[in-house]
This record gives sequence, structure tokens and C-alpha cells, in this order.
Amino acid sequence: MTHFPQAFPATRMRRLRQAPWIRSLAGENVLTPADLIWAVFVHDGEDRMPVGSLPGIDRLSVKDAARAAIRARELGIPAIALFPYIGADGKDETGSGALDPDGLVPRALKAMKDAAPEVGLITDVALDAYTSHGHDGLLDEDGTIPNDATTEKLVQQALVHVGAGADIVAPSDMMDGRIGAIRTAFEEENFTNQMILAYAAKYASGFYGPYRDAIGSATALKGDKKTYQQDPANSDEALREVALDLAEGADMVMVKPGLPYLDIVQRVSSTFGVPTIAYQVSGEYAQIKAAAQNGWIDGDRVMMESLMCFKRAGASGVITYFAEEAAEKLGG
Ligand SMILES: NCC(=O)CCC(=O)O
Ligand SMILES: [Mg+2]
Repeated sequence: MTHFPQAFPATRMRRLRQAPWIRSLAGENVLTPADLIWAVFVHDGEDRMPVGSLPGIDRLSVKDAARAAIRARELGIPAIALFPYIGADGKDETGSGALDPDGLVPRALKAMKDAAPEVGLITDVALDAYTSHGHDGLLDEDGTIPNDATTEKLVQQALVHVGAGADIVAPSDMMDGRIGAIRTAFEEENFTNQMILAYAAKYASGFYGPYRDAIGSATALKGDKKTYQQDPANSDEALREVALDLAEGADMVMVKPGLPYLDIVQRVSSTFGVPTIAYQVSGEYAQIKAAAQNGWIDGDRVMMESLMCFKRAGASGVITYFAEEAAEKLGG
């Protein structure tokens, strides 16, 4: 409830800001490592492979991904979201690599679960890392992304992930009806405890640029994703998307990108009261890093501020490339 205070000088707002102890006592939100989901890239090589447009972020080998899981446990980061880099020779028209039970993601999941079973593992369900055209779904000759045929592939991909140990699948493709299709398949196959984090409100955003570099789909992508991702001009549409995904069986929902879409995070969390995750996407990370590298902003400070803003907006967690760095700062 909002209180309307008496006028100055009975009320001096600065009283509550005068010293650290009272600021922390009167503070409304806290950020802890438990709010963070660490976005990790894996690749099929031995060495760390830097992502040029994401300073400080490397694609990790399967072994290093297992070490990252141990690191997450040490830092108190509850979960890792895994994203594969698939080279051009691993991509094809239908993204068949996404369905390989011995593929990179299943192998990484097993290694990470063995190393740190206490850490939640979240996978990205979409075909974009695996398709030669870079779309999240199949691509018909006329240039359309067929919804229902794509959904069938996504269901198989999700089953491969939970079969290999994923705790949460996160469909990021924005096909209609895929949450219900995945939930039905999970029930049929007895994956009743496996969770679905729906990328419910995912916008067709320019902020994904560095991510497409990182997963090797930047040069591959033909056209844009505007026929399945949302228009940045829309807000009510996000609520409809979230309502549908929840009705179909999503346990949690995601809003993506993050900071430019905090109004959506706020609307979704206050309207539905379900765990709402915000994704601080690659372009947001890159902006902060680049400005910090130029000495134009204090990088650490802006990192922490940006993460706190998600909490203020009502997010229960944030997927972020800053997770390790921020958790270290938070004393995790
Ligand atoms: N499906 C995951 C993403 O698209 C990530 C986008 C980003 O970090 O820019
Ligand atoms: Mg939808």
C-alpha cells in the first residue's frame, strides 16, 4: 500500500538515507547469488574459446562445464543455463543435431550432473544452434517457419535433454503450443518432476547479437525472427503469451531481453504471481562491458545495479552472463 506522507519538514526522506545501517534496514530488495542463473556456453573442444563480442566469456569444454557446475555450487548459484556452440559442420537444414542423445548438450549435462548434482541444469530448447539457416525452427521453401512440425522436433529435443539429466527445459523458440506438447510428452514418458521454464515473452530484439556470435548462428541466420518473436512495441501481447504457456503447463516463465523490458517483467510478475525469470541478454552484457572497458562507466557498479533492478521489478531470478562475477562480489 502506498502511504502519502505529511509534508516537509515532518517528513524528510533523507533521514532514512543518512547511514549504511539505516539504508540497509529500510531497503526494499536484496540481491543474492541465489537470484542468479549462470548462462554458460559449451563447445566440442578442449580449450576455452573466447567470444569476441562478450568480453570475459568463453565457450567451455565439457570438462570445464563440469568445473563450472562445481564453481556454481561453491558460489551459491542455484542453476546453470546451458547453450551449445555448434560449428558449421554440425548444422543442417532440419537441425538434426538437436535430437542426438550423444550430442554436446547431453554429454555436458551428464558431466555437470556427475560433478555437482545439487546444481540445477537448464537447457535451451530451440533449433537455432543446429540449423544451417539459424532459425529456431524448421524452414519451409517459401521461407515460413512451420509451427506444428517444428513443435514435434522441439518435443523430441526436450526429451533428449531430460533423458540426459536436465532439470528444467527452457523452450526459447516461441512456437505456439509447444509448452503443452512438451508437458504431455513428459507426462507420458514419466518425466513428471521435470520443469518447464517457458520463454513466454521473447521479443524480436537487436540485443541478441553477441549471443548469435557465441553459438555460431550469426552468419548462418537468414532473414529475421519477427514471425515468431514478439514486436518490441507490444505489452498486452506478453500477458497473453504468458497466460497460454502457464495454462499449457509451464512452471515458470521468462521475459527476454531484460532491462529494456523491465515493464514487462513487472507486469508479468504482478499479474500472474508465478516465478518470473528475466534474461539479461548478451547485448545488455556487452554494452556494460564495452562501456566499462572504455572507462566510461564503473563496470562492477553497473553490473550490480542492473541485477538489482530485476529484483525491484519483481523477477525471482535473472539469467545472466555476469553470474559468476556477481556472485563473487556478493561473497558467494
Ligand atoms: N535462447 C537463448 C538466447 O537467445 C540468448 C540471447 C542472448 O543472450 O542474447
Ligand atoms: Mg507463446
